[in-house]
Amino acid sequence: MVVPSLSATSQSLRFSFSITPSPSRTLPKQPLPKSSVRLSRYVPLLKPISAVKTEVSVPDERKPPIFPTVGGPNVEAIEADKVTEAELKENGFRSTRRTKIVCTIGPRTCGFEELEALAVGGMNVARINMCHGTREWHRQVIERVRRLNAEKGFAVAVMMDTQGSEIHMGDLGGAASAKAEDGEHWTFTVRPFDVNFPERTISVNYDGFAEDVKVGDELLVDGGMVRFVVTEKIGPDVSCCCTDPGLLLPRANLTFWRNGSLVRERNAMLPTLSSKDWLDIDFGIAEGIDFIAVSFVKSAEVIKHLKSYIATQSTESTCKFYLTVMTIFVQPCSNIAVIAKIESIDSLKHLEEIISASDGAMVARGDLGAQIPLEQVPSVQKRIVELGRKFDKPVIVASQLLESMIEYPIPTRAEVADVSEAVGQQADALMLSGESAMGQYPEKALAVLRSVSLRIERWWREEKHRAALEPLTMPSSVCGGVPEEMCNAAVKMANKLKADALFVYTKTGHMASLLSRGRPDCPIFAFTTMPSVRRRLNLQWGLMPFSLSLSDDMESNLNRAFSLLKARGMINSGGLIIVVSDKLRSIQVINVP
Ligand SMILES: Nc1ncnc2c1ncn2[C@@H]1O[C@H](COP(=O)(O)OP(=O)(O)OP(=O)(O)O)[C@@H](O)[C@H]1O
Ligand SMILES: CC(=O)C(=O)O
Ligand SMILES: [K+]
Ligand SMILES: [Mg+2]
Repeated sequence: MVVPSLSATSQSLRFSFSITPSPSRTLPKQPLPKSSVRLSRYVPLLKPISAVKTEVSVPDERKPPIFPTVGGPNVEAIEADKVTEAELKENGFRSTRRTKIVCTIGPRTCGFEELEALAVGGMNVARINMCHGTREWHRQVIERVRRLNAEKGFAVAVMMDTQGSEIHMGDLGGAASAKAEDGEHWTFTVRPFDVNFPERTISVNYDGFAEDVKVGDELLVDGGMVRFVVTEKIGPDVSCCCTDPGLLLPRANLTFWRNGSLVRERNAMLPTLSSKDWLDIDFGIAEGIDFIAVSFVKSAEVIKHLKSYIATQSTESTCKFYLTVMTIFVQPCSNIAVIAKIESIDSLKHLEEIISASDGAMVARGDLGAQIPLEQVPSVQKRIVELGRKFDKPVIVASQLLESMIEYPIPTRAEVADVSEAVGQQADALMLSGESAMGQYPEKALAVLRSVSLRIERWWREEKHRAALEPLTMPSSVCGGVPEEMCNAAVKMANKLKADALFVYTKTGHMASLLSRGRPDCPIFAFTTMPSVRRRLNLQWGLMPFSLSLSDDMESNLNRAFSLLKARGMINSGGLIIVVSDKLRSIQVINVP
């Protein structure tokens, strides 16, 4: 029985497990004492949260949990994801999907019914992209996702993606698209137009554009979907000849290249967060979103700056909020996680710093592929996924995973291989962009991500056992410490004992995240009191987050969790569970009574 790094200390390590082992999963033969594994140098207990009772009813999901009287199990007291619940009931523990899915919401999926179909199909996070649509439009989407969660028992998180201030085209004077033909002359200009756009004229958002480009430069729309060469500069206007024809879409990104290299001149000085982005961020905070994904991050500074801004904003609103409901317990203040989007060539120089400063990262392969040669994108993806594991931050692999499914009902073989690669790398999440925002088959695309994830995850586990492989090498973390060692040990135990699940009680999500970092063979049930923590954990690999009121008495918490989950048919008697508690510094091995 193994918890090497822990047993090395003088603290005793004993396992308690109660009741009958299931026939298929036998525990070590010698009888073990029925007492908890305690690694405690005594941790002072927090004020019993169950003592704080409130009858106040608050009209949204952000309300603090209302604790049931401790005693008889209360079937209403656990909130579980409906989809997970169904999966568990149908196929048991091993069948649950570990890789999470982010869906970009656009005109094709913004209705309540379409959102519900995505949630039923396995969407864990809904992404709204502030490059498109009005704030009112986004507000409606957020409201619908919240309603979906409240009415239908989902825990879909909301991610807001900032516009950023890289160079992009204007909105084509309202047209849905424009076709540029080979050899045609087009004008790119920084002149503002109100309504009357001259023919073949494109506005550009960056004032320094006409000064920065030179005759002979190549101008790439969306990383090369359409290509121009600069033929003449006349004041604010830049005249270009189309060399690779294609469809121009509103607000498409522009990059310019000189002698085969991306030009980073004064445009490299554009702020990562524009004034519009700050307004959007205020909007997001007010709407209670769960994640902010920052586009075109160049350094760790902007991430730190935004995180401290969010912390001050949320402290203010949290205090106001809790004063209003007259409760006194302290909750984590900054509930919004900041995701660093890696899509700028500048970010690659500071990857470690950026990822360790953030709460997660996104491999934004769309714009990244416009800033570095395409053949470098796969190795950068691999590196970011590894750094995420190292620093214990979730990583999302995004863009063009199933691009052809914008138009077709089945993916290409190459797309399936790409998705398999990301799942095999054990990235936390995969993301749909145009496929779900404006494609013709959003639900089918989601189903492909789900079935490929399930298949590849299972294949990996089987392969690992057949070849007795060690888990994918996990870079040692820079944080270390007791929680990390406990979680690493618990994962190892769970794998060796072929446990059905890991259980963790988590206030801020930290322990749950550390367990997920170990990528165990079994799913992780994470119990938290805070709906916002539950939604946030929904982005992380292998975590099944539940809302559950927690009392001070871990034994009673555990018994309550067992009764509630059994009552819902989500676990069965005899199942082998490894329970990790930060508060008690304990790892318990238990058979479900
Ligand atoms: N809210 C929206 N309203 C209208 N169209 C949208 C919306 N969100 C996304 N889309 C459409 O879906 C496409 C893909 O979405 P996506 O979020 O990947 O945008 P993008 O323009 O490629 O920018 P980014 O680099 O930030 O991802 C967009 O180009 C746009 O056509
Ligand atoms: C997602 C995103 O922003 C990109 O791929 O560019
Ligand atoms: K964006
Ligand atoms: Mg982008």
